[in-house]
Amino acid sequence: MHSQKRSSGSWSECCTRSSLESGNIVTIPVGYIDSCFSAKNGTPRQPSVCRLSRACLTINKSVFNNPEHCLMGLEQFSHIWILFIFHKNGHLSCKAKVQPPRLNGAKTGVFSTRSPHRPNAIGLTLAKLEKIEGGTIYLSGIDMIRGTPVLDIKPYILEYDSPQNADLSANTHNEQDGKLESRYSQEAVDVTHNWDAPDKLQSSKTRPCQSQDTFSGSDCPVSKSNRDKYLDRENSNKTELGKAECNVQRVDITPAMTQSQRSHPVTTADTHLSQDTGGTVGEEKSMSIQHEQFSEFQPVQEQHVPAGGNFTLSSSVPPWVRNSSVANLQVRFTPHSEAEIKQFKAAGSPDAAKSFRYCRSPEEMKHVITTILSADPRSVYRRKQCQDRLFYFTVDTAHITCWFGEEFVEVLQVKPLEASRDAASSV
Ligand SMILES: C[S@@+](CC[C@H](N)C(=O)[O-])C[C@H]1O[C@@H](n2cnc3c(N)ncnc32)[C@H](O)[C@@H]1O
Repeated sequence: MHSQKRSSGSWSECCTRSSLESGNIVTIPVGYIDSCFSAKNGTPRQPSVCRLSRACLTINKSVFNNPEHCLMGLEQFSHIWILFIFHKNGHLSCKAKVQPPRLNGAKTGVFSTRSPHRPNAIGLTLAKLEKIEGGTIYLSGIDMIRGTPVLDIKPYILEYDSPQNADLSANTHNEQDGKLESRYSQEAVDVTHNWDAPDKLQSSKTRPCQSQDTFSGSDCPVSKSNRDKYLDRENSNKTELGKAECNVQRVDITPAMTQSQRSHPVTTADTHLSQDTGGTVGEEKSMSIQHEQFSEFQPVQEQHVPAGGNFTLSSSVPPWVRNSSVANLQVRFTPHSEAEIKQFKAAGSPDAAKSFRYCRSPEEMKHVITTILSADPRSVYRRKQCQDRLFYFTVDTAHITCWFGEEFVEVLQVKPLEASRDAASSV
C-alpha cells in the first residue's frame, strides 16, 4: 500500500480496479489532521484519555472537489471512526510481538494490541464529532498528532459497531438535537444473548456509558475564516469547564437505558479509562483529577453481572487490558506553572505567542495537562529504566515540563511554544 501525499492527480486516476484487485493500493489521504498535539510524546494513547483534546480535519479537494458534498449527513452522528496512517512511525517495519505499556514489558502479538507499529501502520480512532463547517470537521477526544494523514471517515453506529447490541432491536427512533436516536425496550434488552462462558459472565466489566458533553464548546470555532476561529478561542477567558461542571452527567447502562444513551461511546476521557499503546479497552482508574475542580467527572462504574442475569455483555478483553499496573498518578502544579498557564490569552490578542489555538481557557489547558499526565504517558522503558525523571511535551501552543515522582507527577513549567524554543536555542 502506498500513501500519496497531497496528490496532484485525482483519486480515481490513482485507484484503478486492477490495483484494488491486486491489493496494490494507492491511498490518497482524504485530509490531514490539525491537532492540539504536535508530537507523539504526551499525545494520549487513546481518545478516551482526554476528552478535551481537539482537532480539525479538512477534506482534501483533490479527493472531492466539493468537500461539503462528501460530508453531507455526517453531522447527524455524534461520533465518527477515523482511519489514519501513523505517519511518524519512522519506519514501516514492525514486529510480530510488541510490548504494550499495560503489559509492563511483557510481549503479546501485535494484533492483540493497539500498537502504532503494525503492518500498514493504520490507526483507528473513535472521535467525538463536534461540528462540520464546509469541508472541515471539528473533533474532540483524539489521539492523533498534527499532520496525520486520514484515509477514511465512517460514522459510529452502535447497532453495527458494538457487539453489546447484537440481536437487540432498536425499536423506535427519535430526532433530538438533530441527532438520530433509537430506543431499546426493556424486553429487547432482556433477550440479549449470552454467548460468554459463565465464568466470564460473572466477572466485572466496564459498561458503556454516556457522558453528556456540554462543553458548549462544541462550538468548535471554525474560520476566522471559520477554521481559525475554532483555533482561536475567543472565549478562552471564560471557563467553559465551569459550565461542564454543572452539566456533565455520567450514567451507567442499566437494562432500561435507551439505546441512544448506549449509542454514545464511552466518553471516558475524564474518567481515565486510559488505553495504552497495546490496550483496546479502558481500565477503570481512580481519579486523581477529582481533587480539584473536576470532581464532577465520575469514573464509569463497573458492574458485576450476576450469573444467569438477564443483562450480559457480549464482548470480552484479556485481563491485562483492565488489570494493568499503569498508575493513576496524582498531578500537581507548582505555583509557578499555575501562574504561567494563567498568562495564556485568547487568540487574537497582540501577544499571539501566548494565545491558545484549541484550549478555551487556562482552566481547560490545566485539565488537559492533568488528564494526560495522570494516565502516565511515559513508555515502559522510560518509566522503568531511565533515571531522568524530567518529561517534556506539548499541548496546543504550550510546551510543558514536568517531573515524575513516586505515584505523582509535578508540572514545573508551561511556556508558550515559541518562548520555549527561544530558551532552548539560547542554551
Ligand atoms: C497507541 S496509538 C492508538 C491510536 C488509535 N486509537 C488506534 O487504536 O489505532 C496512539 C499513539 O500513537 C501516536 N501517534 C499519534 N498520531 C501518530 C502519527 N501520525 N504517527 C505516529 N504515531 C502517532 C501517539 O503517540 C499516540 O499516543
